[in-house]
Amino acid sequence: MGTQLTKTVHVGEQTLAIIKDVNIHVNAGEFVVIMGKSGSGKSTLLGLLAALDYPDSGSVELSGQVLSSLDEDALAVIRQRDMGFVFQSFHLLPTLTVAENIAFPLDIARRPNKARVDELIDAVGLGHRRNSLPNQLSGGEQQRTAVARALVSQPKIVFADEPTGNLDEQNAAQVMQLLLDLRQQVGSALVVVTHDPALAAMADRVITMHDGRVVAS
Ligand SMILES: Nc1ncnc2c1ncn2[C@@H]1O[C@H](COP(=O)(O)OP(=O)(O)OP(=O)(O)O)[C@@H](O)[C@H]1O
Repeated sequence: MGTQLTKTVHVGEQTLAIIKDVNIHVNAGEFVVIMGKSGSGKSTLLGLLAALDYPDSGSVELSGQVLSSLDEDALAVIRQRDMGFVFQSFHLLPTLTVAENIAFPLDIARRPNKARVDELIDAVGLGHRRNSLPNQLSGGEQQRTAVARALVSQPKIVFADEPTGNLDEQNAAQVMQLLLDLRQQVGSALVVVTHDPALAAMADRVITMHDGRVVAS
């Protein structure tokens, strides 16, 4: 999905290459983990693949469509329709309830589907919390809400950046299992940046980054 990707940043007068000629292909339904030391470029690469950021050169494709040549409006539609996101710090909308947060991607796409939202609330075990606001939830409950939201529109691919990084071991295991189970039901591919070896052990493939390059796949 990413071909010959490079990304540079400017720090003072210096130009630093932080992604260097990375090629990465993710098959439909595949679960790929990206590992590597802090600062090796994992989050930057995820941002490029998820079209949250533009590469300096190279291209990103999703199902044959070249994303890196699209403008921001067109990308917003693709992110909404074909992608799901889970972040380390949950990123729920603070004024919306659990049910409203999960429904949000369908609502902005004008595709309300109450039955689908209810199904997911039950699947992540938050039936009793459906009308709670994010600040009334534990970290694990917030991340389970984020997992349901990421899968609600049955995306082609889900991107997760350290999804268990703010959770204790038990909550981390529960959130990850839900993410894996739900994406298997939907058939989405899953790309996860993590430092967690337990998670890497469950992946179809592990990509290791070092200093902006893929060093092992
Ligand atoms: N906007 C920016 N300006 C300057 N440097 C940046 C910028 N974004 C990223 N970097 C640098 O690029 C490198 C890669 O960053 P990135 O966040 O992708 O690494 P990472 O592997 O995800 O690290 P971590 O595991 O700590 O989250 C780091 O050295 C970082 O400091």
